[in-house]
Amino acid sequence: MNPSDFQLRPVAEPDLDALQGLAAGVSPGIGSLRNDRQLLAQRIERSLQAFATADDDVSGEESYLFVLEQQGRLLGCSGIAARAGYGSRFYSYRNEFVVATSAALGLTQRTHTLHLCHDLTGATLLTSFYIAPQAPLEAAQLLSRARLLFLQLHAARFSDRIVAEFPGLLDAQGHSPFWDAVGRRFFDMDYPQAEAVAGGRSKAFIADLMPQSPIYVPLLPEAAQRAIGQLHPDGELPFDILLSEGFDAESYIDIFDGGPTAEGRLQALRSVRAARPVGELAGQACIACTRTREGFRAQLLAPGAVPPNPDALATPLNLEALA
Ligand SMILES: NC(=[NH2+])NCCC[C@H](N)C(=O)O
Repeated sequence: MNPSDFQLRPVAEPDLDALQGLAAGVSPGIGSLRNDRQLLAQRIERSLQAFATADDDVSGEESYLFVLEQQGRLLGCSGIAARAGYGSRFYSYRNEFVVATSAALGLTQRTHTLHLCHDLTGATLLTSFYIAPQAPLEAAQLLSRARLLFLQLHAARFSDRIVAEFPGLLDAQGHSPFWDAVGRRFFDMDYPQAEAVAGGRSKAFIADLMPQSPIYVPLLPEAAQRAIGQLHPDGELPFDILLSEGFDAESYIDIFDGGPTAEGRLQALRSVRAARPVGELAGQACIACTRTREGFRAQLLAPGAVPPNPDALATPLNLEALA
């Protein structure tokens, strides 16, 4: 593998066929990339608009989509939504622990509860991560982390709070134990159907139909309890990349499938803290990107490689190697 073969850039109109090819590889109910040609064409359109919008004109509605290519072949994509739940609300369950004490019995009970909340509304959302299974790990790093450099370079357009939702555990039949115990009681539909209705976007029907009072976790069936905060195997790679950046996944879960939601502060992320002008990182493998917005490009540089663009911003590929 030649690291410089991998290039990340904003999605463009001619990518539609290849993008649909990628979306066909995504298991149903996983992630925010859907195999729907019309939706994908709209996403490309929205992304072109987002990259073209001047700093003074951003609203928070912008949704950016990047693609990773290897010598002209599309290998993956990843996205950023400037503000989660733009124009409406963004829903999550927040983990809270209620402590009850009985002096008479000498007992203290700590009970896990889930609270429907809008805490993450307005945060910047990392979306649509998908990479072909045969792609090397470094390519996945480039695909996920170049977004963080983009956020850093154009920070005024984004929130300082960065969030990503990950798919929850499904059983062998594709049923979500968490959905079956919670959402299904109120929506009266199967998990895949609910996903299709939600279309990966906030919908008022969530507020209309979900129960507003906290859920006491011990009252849920065992399988649903076990699924809380559990990751679907398809989410492992992108989840691990964000956790090593310093994202935290303790506080929030997905309201449908109970999957973990990761959150972090941009300035505290390791790639961001380690970012330098490319010249200062010449001795090590790194992820380097242009400072431009519309013509954004990012790539991997081998140790000692001559950066094609001396003005690039770079971050070490292997954060463990950081002094
Ligand atoms: N797996 C899912 N689609 N869950 C629904 C996510 C909803 C999202 N947090 C929102 O409020 O828009």
